[in-house]
Amino acid sequence: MVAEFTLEEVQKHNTPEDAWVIVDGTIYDVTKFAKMHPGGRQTLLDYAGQDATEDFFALHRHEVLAKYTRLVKGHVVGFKHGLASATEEKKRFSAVPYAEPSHLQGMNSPYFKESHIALRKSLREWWTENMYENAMACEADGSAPDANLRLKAGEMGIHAMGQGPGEHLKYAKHGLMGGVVTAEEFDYFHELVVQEERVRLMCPGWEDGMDAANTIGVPVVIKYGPAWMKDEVIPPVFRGEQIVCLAISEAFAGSDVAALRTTAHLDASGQNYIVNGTKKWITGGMYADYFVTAVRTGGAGAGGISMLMIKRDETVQTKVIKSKYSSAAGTAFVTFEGTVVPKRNLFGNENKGFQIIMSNFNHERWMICVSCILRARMCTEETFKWSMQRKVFGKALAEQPVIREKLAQMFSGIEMCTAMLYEVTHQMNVLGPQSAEIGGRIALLKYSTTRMCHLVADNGVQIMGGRGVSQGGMGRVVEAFHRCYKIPSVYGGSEEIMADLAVRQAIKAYPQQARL
Ligand code: HEM
Repeated sequence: MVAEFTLEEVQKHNTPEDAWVIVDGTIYDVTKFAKMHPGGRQTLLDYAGQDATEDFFALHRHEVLAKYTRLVKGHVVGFKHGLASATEEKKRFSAVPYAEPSHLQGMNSPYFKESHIALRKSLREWWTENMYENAMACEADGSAPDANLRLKAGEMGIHAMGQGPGEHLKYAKHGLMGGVVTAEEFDYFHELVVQEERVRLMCPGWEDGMDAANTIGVPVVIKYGPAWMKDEVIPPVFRGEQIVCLAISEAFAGSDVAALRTTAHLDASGQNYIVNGTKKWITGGMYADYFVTAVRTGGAGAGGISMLMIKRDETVQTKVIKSKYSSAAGTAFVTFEGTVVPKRNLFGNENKGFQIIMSNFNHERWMICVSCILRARMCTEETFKWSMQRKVFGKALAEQPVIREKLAQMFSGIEMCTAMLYEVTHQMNVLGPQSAEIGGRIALLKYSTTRMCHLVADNGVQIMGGRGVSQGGMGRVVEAFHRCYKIPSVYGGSEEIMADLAVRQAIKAYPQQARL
């Protein structure tokens, strides 16, 4: 039973030797804590014996309260709390306008059925309960995500669902989120939900380190791997025991994939390839057991490229690349020195790897868009909340027309990209993700998404002010988004390449007879 005190009783604890403060109806004894208070001892003691709710929320995220439950003395008699605990709040669908897509805020959608919403609900609860603490800790210090959590995610079928619909879901032995959705009904909107809920903690480095490598590496195994490889590699990956990364870019070749230099030549027996070369910016490469690697087996250009499955051994070295986001991502520089790879590890035919790389890109780019739009939505929600609660010149920021215009740009940006994303996802359900017809549309989606993220991140920081550029505290989400939003505009095909690809495809499909 929690103790209850009247306001008059609290007011008596108003000295440095005996200081209580009220926040949202809960009474905190801050006598000992005051000297450790990051905002200063006197700042806190100035509120001894008083209700500090309004000023507290102007300066702290409400998560702070969850960390300091040890200071709780009791509650104010008859007070109705305005806030759920920070953890409970994270599990719920937000009622803040535009913080969720419209179908989660009472509007109709032709795309989402009950199973999509039930899946989202269970994933949101699961990630919050299991992953939040590890994500926050690793994101801050750059350490590897807890491998046990990857196993736990495996038990829920999360790694399998991250590969979208298909036969491979049979490898998820314990079902999908304990049976919330069946393999038969699982479609690309279910996968969209999985990819969105995966990145809601706004710990981009940790999120990539936890599962992004598999999400882009395993599709090649599913689509082009021989039967033995599927049976050997997919089950441990889906259980969360092993990681497959995608190793394409090099210091010598980024968007110009055809320029890559890593070589693979058959040895004298004709049974093994010998691989030599380097790969750069390989997501999750630090943790990978397998590298789905683009190699040069033939002459110059796109026609000389093959794809090989390379198992890590002592001839494969990985070194962490420090980038804008946390090293928890495990982004690696990879070196192959005389690595022996059995010929049966070849995907498809020799010198036909370029087509595999290109067809794999559709799904990867779509997935990048899903996570970017979701993060932009979170940045917008945070900025909107701040605009409503932060008072400057005697009124809330949102009362300033200039701020409202920036918010309008953010709302419309995320809604436009979401609408485009849903249209593309619907086409993926109908035509399949690899279909050439939607390649141009996915490229346009990626181009629009990363441009929109630029606008949202910029407006978010302008509105959050100093907090938008300080790590941790009130601006945590906006700062993390602003620090990392640029990365996806480079990987998976740069903005310029996306724009060019989309227009070239449109030109290709242009009817010869069309005239003004
Ligand atoms: C239960 C009571 C309180 C606790 C547990 C607490 C805890 C904290 C913590 C952990 C921080 C670090 C920044 C963050 O994580 O957000 C902080 C910062 C701060 N706190 Fe408190 N605080 C309390 C009450 C207050 C009150 C009543 C005030 C006065 C209005 C206050 C003023 C500040 C200020 C000015 C900062 C620095 C904010 C910044 O750098 O932007 N705190 N507090």
